[in-house]
Amino acid sequence: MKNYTAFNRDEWAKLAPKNKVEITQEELANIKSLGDVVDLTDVHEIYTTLISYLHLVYKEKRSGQAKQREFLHRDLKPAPFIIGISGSVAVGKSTTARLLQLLLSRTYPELKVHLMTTDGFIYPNAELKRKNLMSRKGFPESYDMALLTDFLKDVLSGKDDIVYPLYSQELSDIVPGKYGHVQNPDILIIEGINTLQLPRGGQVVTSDYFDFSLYIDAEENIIEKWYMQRFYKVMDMNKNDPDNYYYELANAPREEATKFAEETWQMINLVNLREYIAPTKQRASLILHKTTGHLIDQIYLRHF
Ligand SMILES: Nc1ncnc2c1ncn2[C@@H]1O[C@H](COP(=O)(O)OP(=O)(O)O)[C@@H](O)[C@H]1O
Ligand SMILES: CC(C)(COP(=O)(O)O)[C@@H](O)C(=O)NCCC(=O)O
Repeated sequence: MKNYTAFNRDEWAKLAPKNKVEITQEELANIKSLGDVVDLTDVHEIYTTLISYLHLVYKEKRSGQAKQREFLHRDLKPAPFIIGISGSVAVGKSTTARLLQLLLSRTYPELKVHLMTTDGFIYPNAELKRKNLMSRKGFPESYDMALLTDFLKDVLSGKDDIVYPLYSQELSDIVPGKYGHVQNPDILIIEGINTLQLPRGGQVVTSDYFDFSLYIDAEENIIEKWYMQRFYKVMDMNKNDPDNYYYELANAPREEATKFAEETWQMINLVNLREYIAPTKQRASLILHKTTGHLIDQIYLRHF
């Protein structure tokens, strides 16, 4: 990894600006995914430096856009700054994304920061069944990548209200008739396992549109534990809802659910991680490496 500069926690924390953003443990409790507590020390030792660096890159882009407008004598609308977040299923992408959104909006209140996930671009289950792709959910072919790249082009072209489909982990499907809206943000954070993937069949690469990208990394066996813990939590939360995807499993003997989740991890998410997600790591602008307890122990910043 010659093109990355490595930092341990202390080295990275030392780069933080003097005036640190204030945030309470309650606010942190609101952004966690499912009852886990995000450590406040991570905010001080990791995220303060990270958002300060992101703001620097953001300002550079804005200044470049202003110079381009001046040179071209064209009043072009400044395109949003796009941050892509990638990494395995259950590595903590959405938790990190929510934390970044909160901290960026708090530190730079003049910035409108929108957060979304690429899960909404997975084909609905009915379509996956038609295509015989139900056991390939999350793999490149299960996403409508053309729709995703068209969506990103719309975002960058400055359209006022752009809709996108929403996915529910509890339904394990696209939510029918429900959409998210992107309305001229300054910064768009987009997280998903496929954000740094290369296209199949000559489509545009989504990361061509990113101004900055993050890959969240951890050892496979640790991610598997996070996956299992989240699985049990989502299942238990839905054990009284007969319409829910997890209902039958939640009310079956525990070993059945465990077997199902372990198989899903081994046969789907781990295979996907090895074949399609981990190979994109070296394309990220920054790699956050986590260890047990979601503790970030290494940061790698790409310098070429
Ligand atoms: N920094 C963190 N501290 C504690 N728990 C976390 C942290 N990041 C993620 N988690 C937990 O790990 C699991 C996976 O995280 P999530 O953000 O849902 O992953 P992803 O979006 O990558 O699938 C969830 O149960 C989440 O609450
Ligand atoms: C929708 C996903 C591909 C994306 O996962 P995420 O990274 O958002 O956790 C994943 O949650 C998924 O459904 N994987 C398929 C196998 C499974 O049910 O875990």
